[in-house]
Amino acid sequence: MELFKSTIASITNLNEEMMKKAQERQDLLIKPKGSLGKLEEISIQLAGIYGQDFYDTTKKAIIAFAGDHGVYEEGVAPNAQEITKIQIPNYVRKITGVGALARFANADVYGVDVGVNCDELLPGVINRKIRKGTSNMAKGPAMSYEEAIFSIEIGIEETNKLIDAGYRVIGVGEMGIANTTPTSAIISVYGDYEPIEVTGIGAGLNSEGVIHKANVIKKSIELNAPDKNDPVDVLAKVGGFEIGAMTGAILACASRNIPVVLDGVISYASAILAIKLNPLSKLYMIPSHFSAEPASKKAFDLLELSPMLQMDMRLGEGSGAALCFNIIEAANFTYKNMYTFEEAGFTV
Ligand SMILES: Cc1cc2ncn([C@H]3O[C@H](COP(=O)(O)O)[C@@H](O)[C@H]3O)c2cc1C
Ligand SMILES: O=C(O)c1cccnc1
Repeated sequence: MELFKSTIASITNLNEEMMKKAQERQDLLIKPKGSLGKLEEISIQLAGIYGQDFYDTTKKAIIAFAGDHGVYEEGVAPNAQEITKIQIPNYVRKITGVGALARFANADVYGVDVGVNCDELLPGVINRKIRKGTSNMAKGPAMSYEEAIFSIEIGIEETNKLIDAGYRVIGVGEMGIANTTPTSAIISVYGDYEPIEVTGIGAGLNSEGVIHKANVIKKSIELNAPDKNDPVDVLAKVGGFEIGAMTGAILACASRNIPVVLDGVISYASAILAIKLNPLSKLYMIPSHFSAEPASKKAFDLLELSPMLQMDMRLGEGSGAALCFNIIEAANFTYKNMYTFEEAGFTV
């Protein structure tokens, strides 16, 4: 509880002076002002985050949290639950979507077990298991209030370790069969959306399956009555351990002046919770891509952020965040390496 509170309390505004400096430099570079669009915006945001007008973005990592879901037993996901435990070690081996994209971007991948339904230790994966999956939210709360706080604190601790190890850009990822169900529930609660409006195929449901999934979400929200004025209550009642841990990772980055790159729809749910816990955390977020899940539009309406890419991706894992690492580095590289009008000898 202490770490949770102190992390939330230590998030500050961005450094306005450095942002002004970065904006001034952008305006001197040989281009029409503003013509590099989001590349310029990112370079200025980074200056505000790091509190430096020149900074290094080369040391990058994805931190991916894995957990299982009791609501899986309701038939809301089309794949075997065992895929969670099989796939998370594969992230670290860099043979999955996020793994390959992280290799491509020269980034590292860390996997953290916060609640996978297995007894064995998973190779290469950090073991911070809370328990072997959440409870079925269609029958009661997914987890206790204390477990919800604990999941956030694990995210904070594991992310702080990466920041201590020198990572300067962190992307969040996840693995958890059925986790688009609690994701849609959280987005439904915060936007007062009908579950059917924010429920999609996840990892491959058919259209009947989507209707059933939305009904399960509706039932879970009605049964648990999460209090949207208390994000921890929402996480506890209709969330997931990896969703909480990603919320913690976002808060840790914000509290330590590190940019945090969002991924797909599951990370949007974590981002909503982080913003509800401290609105300043949003200033540290870099949204990567617009997930193909129908909840995306609604989630971005709530977040009031606009992602860089629309790639029709719906993988999760941290894949979109890893893909955007290159863009973030390009933002920094152009900002650093373009000449000013004066340096280029413009006379007109
Ligand atoms: C082989 C495989 C690899 C994945 N990697 C990410 N997910 C994605 O799908 C899951 C969410 O979708 P749903 O709610 O429909 O289960 C999460 O684990 C997410 O990371 C995967 C899913 C599968 C099947
Ligand atoms: O948007 C995502 O990240 C996503 C969508 C469906 C399934 N898994 C992840």
